[in-house]
Amino acid sequence: MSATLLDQALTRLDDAAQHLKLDPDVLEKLKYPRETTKTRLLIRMDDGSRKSFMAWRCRYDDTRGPTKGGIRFHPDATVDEVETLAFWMTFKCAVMNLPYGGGKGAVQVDPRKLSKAELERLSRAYMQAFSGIIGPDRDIPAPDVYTNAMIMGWMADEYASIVGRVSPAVITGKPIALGGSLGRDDATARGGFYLLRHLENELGVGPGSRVAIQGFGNAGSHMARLLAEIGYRIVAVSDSRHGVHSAAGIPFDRLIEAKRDAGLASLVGSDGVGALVPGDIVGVDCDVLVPAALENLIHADNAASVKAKVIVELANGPITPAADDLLSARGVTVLPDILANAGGVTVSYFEWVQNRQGYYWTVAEIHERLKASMEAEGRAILERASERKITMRSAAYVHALGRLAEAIEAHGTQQFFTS
Ligand SMILES: NC(=O)c1ccc[n+]([C@@H]2O[C@H](COP(=O)([O-])OP(=O)(O)OC[C@H]3O[C@@H](n4cnc5c(N)ncnc54)[C@H](O)[C@@H]3O)[C@@H](O)[C@H]2O)c1
Repeated sequence: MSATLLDQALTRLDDAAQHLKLDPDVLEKLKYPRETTKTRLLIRMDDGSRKSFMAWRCRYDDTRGPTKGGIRFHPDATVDEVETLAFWMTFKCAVMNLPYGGGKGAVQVDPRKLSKAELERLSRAYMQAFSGIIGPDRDIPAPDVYTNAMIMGWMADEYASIVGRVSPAVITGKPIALGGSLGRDDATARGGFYLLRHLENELGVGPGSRVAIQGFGNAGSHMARLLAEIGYRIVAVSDSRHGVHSAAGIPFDRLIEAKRDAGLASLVGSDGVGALVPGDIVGVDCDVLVPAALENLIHADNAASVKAKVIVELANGPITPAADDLLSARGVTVLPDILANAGGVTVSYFEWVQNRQGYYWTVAEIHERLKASMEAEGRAILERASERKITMRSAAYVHALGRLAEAIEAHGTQQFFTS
């Protein structure tokens, strides 16, 4: 039987554990999800029929605080994927020293096939089904693939009617008018952007460097904008349907217009833009590769084709452990997901704090706090990696595991109870 996604993810935990002196309790606690709830959401479709969709919510570990993690709407969502994403969230929150554990949710659905009213009913049904698990001090969802601010707003509204009071801190990534935070929309990309900029000297990249981006949704399109604004050249972009490339670079405005109107493929043929099979983005000639779509983009069979010297993982889990080894042997630096895309959860944390204090920060304050956190944690991880001669990914896991272990051990260790 082939290894599950969670088995693969847990190899990172084993790897990190070798670098720390841990009580056995720590691994016993972290190698299984604490609870995963599964249900079928039954909603009324516009044609009068009823249709059901499989849905999950996983709370992986809550030692460091309430669980936190997005909700994904995707036709290929599985329980294995949800539990793995929740495991990654546990480590991501610890990397950033946020007072949260890790969680994640999903509905197995292609939201592009639903009407707007069906999408609203499905989103509200999700909150009805999981409102006993979710809560501002228990489990706090956010957007992920194919979910957005409006969906978070519907879910917050449903939660408010279930508990009988307005409770904006139950969910983050909401519209600004409903208690969302300024700066949450581009926070995932912005966090990766601040990290990359901070480490440019060490990584040997900077304005003028060529960038290829897989996925042109929230994370990917904002990253393209931020990098293009300071002079990086966007030489290739793909989404689930199409890919485009141009050695001279494609202006961001043209990319975003094409994505919104006629699709990325409408750019092909003008100004030296060529078509690209979406999967071929891995081997595009570039300096920085930014996976910003789904898991397992780079695996043992295509890792050798990577030409980039730096990979910024805005997506969760885009590189398999086997590919990681091949890339590191070739000297490719990977800024790992649990650090590089942690800007999203960090600004989600700011949103939760603002909701609870009822006092809202300016966008400049949000950016400043995010930048400070990304730079401090990124620098600490880079130093740990060079001290121990390990990859940035291993260093990030060691960094997070140290914090998780401290919290787990604070309840007493085997040695404490037997001495
Ligand atoms: N939104 C956040 O705050 C956030 C935070 C941390 C991590 N992430 C991660 O970033 C990644 C993208 O999330 P998002 O929020 O930008 O989602 P999104 O729904 O806004 O965008 C997803 C994009 O991926 C593209 N895509 C899907 N399948 C593809 C394929 N096979 N090849 C190429 N492109 C494909 C879609 O066309 C779309 O452009 C996910 O891994 C998600 O877990 C998101």
